[in-house]
Amino acid sequence: MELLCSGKQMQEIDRYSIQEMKIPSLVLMERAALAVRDAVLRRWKPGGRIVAVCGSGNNGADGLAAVRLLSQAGCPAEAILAGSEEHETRECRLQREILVNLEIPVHRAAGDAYDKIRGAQILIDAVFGVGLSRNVKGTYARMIEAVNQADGQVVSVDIPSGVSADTGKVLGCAVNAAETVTFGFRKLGQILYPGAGCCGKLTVAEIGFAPVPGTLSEELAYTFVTEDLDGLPQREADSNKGSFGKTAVFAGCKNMAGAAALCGLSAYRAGAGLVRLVTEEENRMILQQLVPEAVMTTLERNRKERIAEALEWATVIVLGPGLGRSEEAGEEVRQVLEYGMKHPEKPVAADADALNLLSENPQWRIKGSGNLILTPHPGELSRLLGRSVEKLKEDFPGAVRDCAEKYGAVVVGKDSRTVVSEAEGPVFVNTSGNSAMAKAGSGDVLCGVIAGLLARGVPARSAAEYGAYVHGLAGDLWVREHGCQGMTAMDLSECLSRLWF
Ligand SMILES: NC(=O)C1=CN([C@@H]2O[C@H](COP(=O)(O)OP(=O)(O)OC[C@H]3O[C@@H](n4cnc5c(N)ncnc54)[C@H](OP(=O)(O)O)[C@@H]3O)[C@@H](O)[C@H]2O)[C@@H](O)CC1
Ligand SMILES: Nc1ncnc2c1ncn2[C@@H]1O[C@H](COP(=O)(O)OP(=O)(O)O)[C@@H](O)[C@H]1O
Ligand SMILES: [K+]
Repeated sequence: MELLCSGKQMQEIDRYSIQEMKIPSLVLMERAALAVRDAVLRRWKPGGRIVAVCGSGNNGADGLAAVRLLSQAGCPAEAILAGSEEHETRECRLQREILVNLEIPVHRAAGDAYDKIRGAQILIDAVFGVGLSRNVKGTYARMIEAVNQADGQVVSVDIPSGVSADTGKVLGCAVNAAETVTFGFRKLGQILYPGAGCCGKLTVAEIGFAPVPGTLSEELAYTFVTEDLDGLPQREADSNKGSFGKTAVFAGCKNMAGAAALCGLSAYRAGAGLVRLVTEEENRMILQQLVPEAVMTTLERNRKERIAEALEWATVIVLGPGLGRSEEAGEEVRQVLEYGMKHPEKPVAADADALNLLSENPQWRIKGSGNLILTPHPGELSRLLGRSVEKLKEDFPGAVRDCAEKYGAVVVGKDSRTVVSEAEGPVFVNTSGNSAMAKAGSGDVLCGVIAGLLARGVPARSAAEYGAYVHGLAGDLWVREHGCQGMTAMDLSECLSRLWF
């Protein structure tokens, strides 16, 4: 597991290390600057000039210290001050004074500063770090634009200036870096888009922060690394299909068999022992061909009774893929959710049209008693929350958490970086996967993977997190072998069979 920080959490780790653990601020800063120096030296070619654009906070101070170290390493390096002296932090003033004492050039952000930026082989972006708190304007914005327009390679200190370390939002304008050297932990704003796209190659330098205090470490967001797959239950030798759950998939309205097939197959491929597709009679033939391993309940008559029987049979319930929004689908979703609320021992994963129907029917009081996972993409999340997609993308983890609070569920907010949250506690941010997965049907596969993990006995929250992670790994496996255009959702599902999890 890798911990991820917001900007404020990182500032708290700084404060704790310096004020409570008494690690000198300048020691941390020197190690940060050394890491930046090394990154720049790997790119620098003799004859090229290095220009650092520095703000007046400690990010700027890091940039000034890096200029000193590069100059001492024999490179022509100089600094441009984007901020004003009266706003300088103590460390920033000190680093500037050292440069002046050593007769290393320091310029104001005026006149020929822009020519210097244009002429640099390497630019060090040290305008703002994790302390950026509002939109960038004026000279700062002009400096950032000049850096982006220059031909030189940009190395950002800690985070590209202009990116919110909390949300990845671009606050007015932001640097597009070739490389970002960050300290201690990756920040949420470097993982979430658009910030993630501004970082270029992201390296994490260990600079000697104190261990995170327990109270704070429990609040930090996290992502998975490959070793975390060891946390999943192994398939016991002495088992049979009944050992791995009975998964009922309520999916596929008339002639919408694909979603049901992808979901059911993916549940098997994630380890489910027995899958029942509950669908319309019209889908029977095709589904028997696509998923011959599934048993089937069709709903041509006695709908309510047949749904009730399938619910009684199931230990895991999936609701929604390709279900449509008809009156019948509405009745079905209401019946299944009501049942789920009375049976918390049977987790319900609700996706797609089940989410749309849920947002259209606020009178269905589902909050509280059940064991519910909702898997909305941003459009569905927008409807569930009554908040525009644009607004919720400003703070995607916050929106996912709000949805979890509103519906009393584990929420899987699907996006290029899928976020899993409950009403309280830290969020999980998925870092596997790629844009080949931005295709119809990928979400049906995810829902199936989560169901398969639930059927193996993985608790709801973990099934949601591992589901997103494994789903992304399957997409990554495809792209490594075939490139990023040609994958279909069926290919994605097939890749699940080739992963160890
Ligand atoms: N020893 C340490 O502590 C270590 C710190 N480290 C480094 O410090 C960085 C954090 O430093 P930081 O906290 O000083 O904040 P930073 O990102 O430099 O900028 C904030 C400044 O900008 C200002 N400001 C904000 N928004 C603005 C806007 N839109 N437009 C204009 N101004 C704006 C804000 O002022 P204010 O909001 O108070 O007006 C503040 O003065 C961190 O990323 C890492 O690089 C590492 O070396 C490790 C050791
Ligand atoms: N650019 C991307 N990078 C990583 N994952 C992506 C990307 N685009 C989509 N995905 C993943 O693909 C899935 C798409 O789900 P969804 O939008 O519900 O598709 P559908 O409804 O067509 O099945 C989600 O799990 C999402 O996280
Ligand atoms: K920066």
